[in-house]
Amino acid sequence: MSVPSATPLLDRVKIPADMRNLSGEQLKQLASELRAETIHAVSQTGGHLGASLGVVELTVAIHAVFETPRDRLIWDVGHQAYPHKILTGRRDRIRTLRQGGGLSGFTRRSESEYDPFGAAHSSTSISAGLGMAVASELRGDPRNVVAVIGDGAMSAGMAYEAMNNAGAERSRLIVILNDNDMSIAPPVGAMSAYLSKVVSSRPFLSIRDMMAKLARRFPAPIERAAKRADEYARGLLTGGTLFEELGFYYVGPIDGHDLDHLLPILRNLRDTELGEPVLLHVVTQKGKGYAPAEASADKYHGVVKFNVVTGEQQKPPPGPPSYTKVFSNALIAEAEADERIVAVNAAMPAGTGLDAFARKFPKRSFDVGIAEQHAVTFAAGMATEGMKPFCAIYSTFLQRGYDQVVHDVVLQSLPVRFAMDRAGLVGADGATHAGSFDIAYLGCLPGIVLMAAADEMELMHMVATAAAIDDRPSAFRYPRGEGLGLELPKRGTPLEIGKGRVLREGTSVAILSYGARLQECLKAADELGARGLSTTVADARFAKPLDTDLVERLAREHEVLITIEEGSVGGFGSFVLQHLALRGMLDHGLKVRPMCLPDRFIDHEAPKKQYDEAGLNAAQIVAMAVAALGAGAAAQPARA
Ligand SMILES: Cc1ncc(C[n+]2csc(CCOP(=O)(O)OP(=O)(O)O)c2C)c(N)n1
Ligand SMILES: CC(=O)[C@@H](O)[C@H](O)COP(=O)(O)O
Ligand SMILES: [Mg+2]
Repeated sequence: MSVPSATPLLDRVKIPADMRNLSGEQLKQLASELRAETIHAVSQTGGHLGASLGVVELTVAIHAVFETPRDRLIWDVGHQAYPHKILTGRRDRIRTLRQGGGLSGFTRRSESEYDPFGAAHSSTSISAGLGMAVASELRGDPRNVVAVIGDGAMSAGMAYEAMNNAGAERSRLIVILNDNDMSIAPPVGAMSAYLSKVVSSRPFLSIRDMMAKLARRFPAPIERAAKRADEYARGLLTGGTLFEELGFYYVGPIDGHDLDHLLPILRNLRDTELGEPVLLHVVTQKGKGYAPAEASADKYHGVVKFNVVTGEQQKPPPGPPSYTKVFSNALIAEAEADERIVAVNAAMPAGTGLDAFARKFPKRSFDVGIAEQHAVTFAAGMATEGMKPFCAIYSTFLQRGYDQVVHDVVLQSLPVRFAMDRAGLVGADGATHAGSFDIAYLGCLPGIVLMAAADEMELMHMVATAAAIDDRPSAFRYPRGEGLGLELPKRGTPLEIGKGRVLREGTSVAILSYGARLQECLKAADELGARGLSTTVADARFAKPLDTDLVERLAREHEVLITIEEGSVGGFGSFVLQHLALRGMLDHGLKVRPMCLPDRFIDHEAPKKQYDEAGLNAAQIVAMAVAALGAGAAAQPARA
């Protein structure tokens, strides 16, 4: 006898159209089943559970009321879109989430017609939604556009740029503010305080509805007056004034888990021509409906596989300290010795390791919210007053503050130190989070010092080096994950600026590594040596200023020079090639092979497999060297 399904209603919903004839009670049941399925799936895959649990009812309500995919639904960041994926034809693949060849952990255009916009970097949904709304009006094909944005994502400047424009465009756009009073950590900033005030006020749908009815029945002049009265009434009682002043019709705050409220309000918004964009403020709970998540400080924002019954995560046995931990400890050691050292992060205190710094130096640590542009220029401002700011922002998120790096920091030669964690490929978060471009996007800037740590000892020295650089900006990059397990001093030793180091001397092949591929280079050198191909291995340490003496020596003394980096085209290898070319050292037969990430995006996968795909592991270094040496070398037997 077959076991009855635990999700009988969800089993009937392949796509949202299948749920649009369900009753309110059935939709509540569907939400309950969807939550259970989300918990069960993520227990097997790991991922961003908390945010997804917070929007289960909202996801059901939006897809029940709006004609998705014709009506557009955009999820800001997209980390909360697992229920959305389950309801939109991807339930059968949800257990491939964030794995090689499987579903992305964020929304993605190429994955589904129900994902009209890719996300992962936050605060883009209102801009994209406005673009879609305006385009559909221009094409004479108006449709509903719904952008769901979190309170954390609402702390980024881009969200205000978009709302400011949307208010002016007066397009048909529905922004749903998913306010769970959480970012990754508890939220920071005045916007968070503002929303808390708003949420604590009395929801007053009845008063506002009465005003709206009054407004609709009066002739225009009076209607406008009534409308203004309505806006002020709402502003007084709920604080929606900020959004009203930006040109939005503010509705809320309402309970984002109550389908009895969500469904009629969304239907009203769908059916009412307000002549202005709408901001629906819903209050939700991150981790809702799963006790271990609700009880956790981070609401299970990002989890590994876990036991559904106990919530216990299946974390791997503790290995060597992570690069993040080493950075944090190194910065604390520097800050103990120099009170001018301050630390800035953008809503990523734990991810950057600055939570430990903040516990030690609460007055010298600044979490500015999801506001990388502001973080950079805020740090620049502090540098002008003699502070020594370390701006800890993942390589990929620093892209958000690039002009601030160029215009506010480097052009003024201000001594801001950039600690770029998650350099290179990052595994399950995939292409949106890879730290692929910082060597290229910073390496073209005059005067900045650029470093890449080959291991955790090097990282400590680079923190010390950056701390000592007071006359210009500096940046150092390091990968996601654990170090090698090296014995570490309490504090690093400043390096000689612009000088690399040679780890092995050879005569035929030179491998010049920049960053954490060094271990693969040493393995490759062993293999090449076993084939009778004497190999030098050097660690450049600096991409700027380049150790030109070292580069020229390697070029002079070897037949093949390989450079390797965990970065895109246009990075370290380019700087070496440019120098050698200008010195005429490419004119006499030197074979140079710059190994870097391929000129395409690399999808989510285990990091080792990502680097296999990128062609940057030991075997591929060996193959590159042998191919460059030509037929003679290839004849050598591989090591038994
Ligand atoms: C530009 C950018 N900076 C940082 C992050 C890292 N990040 C991912 S989710 C998140 C918190 C988002 O908070 P919120 O919008 O409130 O969503 P919730 O997780 O609460 O649902 C952060 C900071 C990011 N995705 N994009
Ligand atoms: C959704 C988001 O952008 C962050 O949660 C990110 O996934 C964190 O990455 P790490 O896990 O590398 O800290
Ligand atoms: Mg939030």
